[in-house]
Amino acid sequence: MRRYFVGGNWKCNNTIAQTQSLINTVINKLVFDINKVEVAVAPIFLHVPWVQANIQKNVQVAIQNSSLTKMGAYTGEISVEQVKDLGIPWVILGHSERRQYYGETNEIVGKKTRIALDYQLNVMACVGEKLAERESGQTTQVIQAQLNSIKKELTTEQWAKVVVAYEPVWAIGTGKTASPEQAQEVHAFIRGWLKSQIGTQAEQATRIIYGGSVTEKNAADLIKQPDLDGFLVGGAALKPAFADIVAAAN
Ligand SMILES: O=C(COP(=O)(O)O)NO
Repeated sequence: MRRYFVGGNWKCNNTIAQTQSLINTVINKLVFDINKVEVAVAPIFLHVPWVQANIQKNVQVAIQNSSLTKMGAYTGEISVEQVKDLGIPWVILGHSERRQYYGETNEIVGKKTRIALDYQLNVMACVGEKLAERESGQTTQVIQAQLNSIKKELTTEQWAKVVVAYEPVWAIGTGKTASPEQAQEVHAFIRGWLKSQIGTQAEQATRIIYGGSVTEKNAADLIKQPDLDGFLVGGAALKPAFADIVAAAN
């Protein structure tokens, strides 16, 4: 039985006071069984040390993306050694906003995923199609290409530290959540891809989580889907509603 996984992607939100309030009034009040569900939240880089020092120990800290370069003359970047040095266990990679606004290609996402795993980080690897790709029937081809770019870089064993996040771009921040059936269809495709491309162990053990306008109102129906193992939550992760979403997976 796969343990559920609920991630909170705080994106580029919050002043330090808002982060402190969110941690103190929502995150540190979460009660869940760590044997049933794993929870990680991803503040902006600047807030990570404060969050690490003040968050309840049942909730893990993730970073959002970053270039994960080596240390050195890379002005403005953050290196994977520095992430490791702070003991941060998770990184979100391949998010559609990085692909859309910062030109992150499938190949870049694949290479970043390998770098993160080579340094024993755990990776939430995001995949998902745009509305036009869905409407033209290209959803599975798009997802397959995104997954293949990661496969190219990883050993079979490294998949044990990967959570796949299916985030249809048309559902992110729009309020247009995929229906449970739509989500299950793509999750089942990803599960089948894991079986045929990586192997039975990855098929059975890899968590495939859904992201895209998850709220306290739709989480319970989504989590009932057999190949849906949790969520990667954006807007609702910044609100008390996050507690209800975690509860749906607990
Ligand atoms: O981008 C998202 C989802 O964002 P929303 O929940 O706001 O749609 N997760 O990484």
